[in-house]
Amino acid sequence: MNVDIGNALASEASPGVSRASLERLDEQVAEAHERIERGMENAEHGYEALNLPERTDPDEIRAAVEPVADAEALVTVGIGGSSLGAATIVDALESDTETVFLDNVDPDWISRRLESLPLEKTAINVVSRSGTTAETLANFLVVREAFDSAGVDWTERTIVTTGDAGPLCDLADRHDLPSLKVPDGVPGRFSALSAVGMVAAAVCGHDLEALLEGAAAERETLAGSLFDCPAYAYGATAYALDQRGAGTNAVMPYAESLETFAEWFAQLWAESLGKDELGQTPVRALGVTDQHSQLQLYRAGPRDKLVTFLIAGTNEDRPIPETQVEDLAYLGDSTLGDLLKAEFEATEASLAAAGRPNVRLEIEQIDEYELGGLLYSMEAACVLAGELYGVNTFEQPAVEWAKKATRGLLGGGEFEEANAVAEKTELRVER
Ligand SMILES: O=P(O)(O)OC[C@H]1O[C@H](O)[C@H](O)[C@@H](O)[C@@H]1O
Repeated sequence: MNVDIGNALASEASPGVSRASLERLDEQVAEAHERIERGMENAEHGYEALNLPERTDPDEIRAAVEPVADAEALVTVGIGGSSLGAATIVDALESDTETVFLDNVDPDWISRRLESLPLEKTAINVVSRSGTTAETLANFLVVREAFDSAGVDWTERTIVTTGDAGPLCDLADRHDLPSLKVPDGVPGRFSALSAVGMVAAAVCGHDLEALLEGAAAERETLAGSLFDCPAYAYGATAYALDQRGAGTNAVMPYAESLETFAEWFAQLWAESLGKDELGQTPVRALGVTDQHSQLQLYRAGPRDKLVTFLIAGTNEDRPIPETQVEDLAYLGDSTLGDLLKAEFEATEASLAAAGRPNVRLEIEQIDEYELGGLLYSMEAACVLAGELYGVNTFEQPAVEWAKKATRGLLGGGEFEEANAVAEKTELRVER
């Protein structure tokens, strides 16, 4: 991955960061890098995620999915970090396997998704690091029941990825299901390059080695200066921009297949950095679609945003057919790829001309190698940003509160958080 931070410089944008400030910040980057390397060396919680390119064993993952090698569809049951990494990988890459991610408990939606699947040719991928997440466990029970009702033995078609203990681990043991371990020390949102993200990739027939090799190549770029390391250049620039008022980071890939990447990034950035009243709010956008929806705000609204573009070489192009309509004739000389590129360049320039900070992330094409590198780089950028903010990047205590309240409401134990639901202040306006 390459990064271009030119349009985030104070000479070009407001807010922006001056070259001199970046050089001062680079001293903190050097210290943070030492801390990160130490954490990786000692396999400390969280930092261990950056060791995944060497730790993950593709053969083990392929062996676990062997029993479902005939699958025409894959339903992944997981949420947050146990779903978004896998979804990012399989949505980005071409495959004949139909993939469904059950990461919500909307009953209508779940029923429709299950009805559309050929269950006798469908594999189930259940993922939960803790093995206790209510949404995931509930959805798994619903999926099992659907298989039972269709007369398909779900125990023959299920792969479990979870921690060392917990209800999901017990269930896998009880039914002797093929199971893989969420690696120790790796929080869910940093686990895309482990079994958590790669079981789905394996079922879809993607090149697991290339994903890890791309990540390993980015690991080699981690260095004590943001000017030598694209991942750190991005993390440090986003942090510096936030410090100067860009509290929102709108991530805008220019590829339909990378839309899920923006969702994955949003969890990574929000859960890792959003603590101690600090953090930058990630916003999901998509080029070119959102040029016609959000761009007005980005260019002319409050100066509180960084726009992060992600561009990739297109794998396949398609000419725009010629037409006799005079005003449209110019399109006939171009391809859709040319149009996409021109729209990106025009949008980037339009923000720059209005002095709005933006950063460009570039990958060569959308394939396993580049994708592995992109995911790894963003994780490293996030870990660096966490060091600069001085927050605990690898915890998410604020998420636990609502989890406990939900459990209390459903009679899953005594949780005082559940009382807050009854104590809600109302000021209703009714029709
Ligand atoms: O993998 P699980 O334990 O099921 O957790 C799934 C997700 O749920 C939680 O609420 C956390 O905030 C996320 O970081 C996590 O990725």
